[in-house]
Amino acid sequence: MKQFTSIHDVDNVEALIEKALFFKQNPIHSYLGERKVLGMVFFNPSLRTRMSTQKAAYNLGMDVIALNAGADGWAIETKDGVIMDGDKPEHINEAVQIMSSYCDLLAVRTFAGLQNRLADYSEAILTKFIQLSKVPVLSLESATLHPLQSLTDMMTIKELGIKKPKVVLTWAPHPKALPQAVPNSFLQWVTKSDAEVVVTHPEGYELDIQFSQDCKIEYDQNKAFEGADIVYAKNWSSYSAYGHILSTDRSWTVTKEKMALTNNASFMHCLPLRRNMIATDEVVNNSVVINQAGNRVWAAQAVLNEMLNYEK
Ligand SMILES: CCC[C@H](NC(=O)CCC(=O)O)C(=O)O
Ligand SMILES: NC(=O)OP(=O)(O)O
Repeated sequence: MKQFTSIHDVDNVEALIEKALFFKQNPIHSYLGERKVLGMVFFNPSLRTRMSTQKAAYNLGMDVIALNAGADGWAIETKDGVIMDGDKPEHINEAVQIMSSYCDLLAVRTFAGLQNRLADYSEAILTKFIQLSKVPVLSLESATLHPLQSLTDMMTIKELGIKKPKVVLTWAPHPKALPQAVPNSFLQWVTKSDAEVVVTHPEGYELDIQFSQDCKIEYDQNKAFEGADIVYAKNWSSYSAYGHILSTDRSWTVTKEKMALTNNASFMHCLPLRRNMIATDEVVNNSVVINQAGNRVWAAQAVLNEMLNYEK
């Protein structure tokens, strides 16, 4: 696997999920990564992605160098042709070439700016990393996708062992404008499985058709929840009114009463989760989100293993 930025970089999704499940049972399986360095660059905060990917690298014998651009690392100018007289001393052209000369694999988190849909959906910054890096690139969530989270989600769904599950992706209210990366990515992966997929959200929150084309859109959340085996909640800002919050309607918060409409569904969320906005305490406390977050290590380990094998 030369790069891991979306499902399209994966030759065999089922095999990758099985590999992640294998590593969960056999964490220290090989030192394939011995004497290799994983570089991780964060343009945005993280808890799970940073710690789980670092743990996964250690399980494979790798060393890790992590950098928070603009915090412990210089702020990085990502636009070309600008006069750099502002608050960004480092240009991405030098930064990526140099970082990739220090590392064997380069991972980057670069969220959507939510200002310019064309720039975000062209994945301008991730593309620059791929073009400039001398080593394979791994996405830690880009402007439009979060592949490590989606592989984790599919592994977690596999563990639930439900044949042809009804999976509902539900929008939920949030005080900030959030990217569409997690829902886009979840739909990209889950619609390739045997699941029946329904996405439910208020009008105006339709996701890019390239991700939602293979699922049913239901504007009535209660109707969507009927008979669901899995409820995956997430907030996202509007794609059509790009980056805008069109609703903070708390009637979309997932409650025990809504979960009672389902077929005893498992509640999933990528975290971090705004309690009593996305879902009530009771729903979160009786969910699978901790196992789901724990699976991030094994998903990352399966991907790093594939990328190191490619390198060999
Ligand atoms: C894995 C999720 C990362 C990110 N989440 C947030 O930015 C949440 C921030 C907040 O709740 O203030 C997102 O929605 O893409
Ligand atoms: N789910 C996820 O990616 O969490 P972090 O933003 O904490 O890495």
